[in-house]
Amino acid sequence: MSGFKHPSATTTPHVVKEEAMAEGKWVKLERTTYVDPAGNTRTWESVKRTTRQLNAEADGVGIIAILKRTLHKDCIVMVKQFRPPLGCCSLEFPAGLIDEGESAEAAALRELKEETGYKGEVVGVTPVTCLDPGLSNCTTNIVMVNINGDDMENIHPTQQLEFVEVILVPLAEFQTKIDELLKKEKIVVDAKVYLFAMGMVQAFFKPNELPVLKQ
Ligand SMILES: Nc1nc(=O)[nH]c2c1ncn2[C@H]1C[C@H](O)[C@@H](COP(=O)(O)OP(=O)(O)O)O1
Repeated sequence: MSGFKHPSATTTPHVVKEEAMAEGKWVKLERTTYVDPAGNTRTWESVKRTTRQLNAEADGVGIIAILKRTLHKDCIVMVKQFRPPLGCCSLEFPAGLIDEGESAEAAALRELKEETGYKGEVVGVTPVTCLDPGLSNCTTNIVMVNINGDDMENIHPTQQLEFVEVILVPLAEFQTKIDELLKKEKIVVDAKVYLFAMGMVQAFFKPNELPVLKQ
């Protein structure tokens, strides 16, 4: 904790009530009444998923899957699909909602298999992370997965979702290849993917350089 307190802060901010404004099958819109750090009562328009499981910490999982094959460069498994809210395709890590009673690890392996056909092995899970906190309470665990591409099951993977295109992107050229894909067609890249790409560049090519803009 930084211990930072805004000069006008007099109270601990908190939510007072949440009122339904509209609800569909998958999402709902709420008016959130809250007290801000200066002690003022305000409202906020919040979007929530209706599908969040009782006691579940995260709505879904995102999967950073590395495909490892003999005599091939390691590749990150990406998916391209039409996203109705965007009105065009997005480039994302495989992802999906967590089912009732399911762990983040199990959801990640299930979604990876459904969307890409690959069978993976979980090697790490992040804490719960928020996705767009000024709009929504949506959260995700990012799950790191290794895929043994030499395994018979992974030589000719068969997806269960026909409208999801699987794109393999070499890890060492991740940002360059993504930039090329974005130049070729109208497609929006997920922020998590692009930040991962920038992190890879930093780690591969400038490991000792501080990532700051210099005047
Ligand atoms: N906001 C949504 N609107 C819908 O009309 N349908 C939605 C929304 N969110 C999820 N879904 C549906 C679409 C799929 O049939 C299921 C499961 O989605 P899942 O594969 O787990 O997640 P994504 O890959 O992120 O679509 O839910």
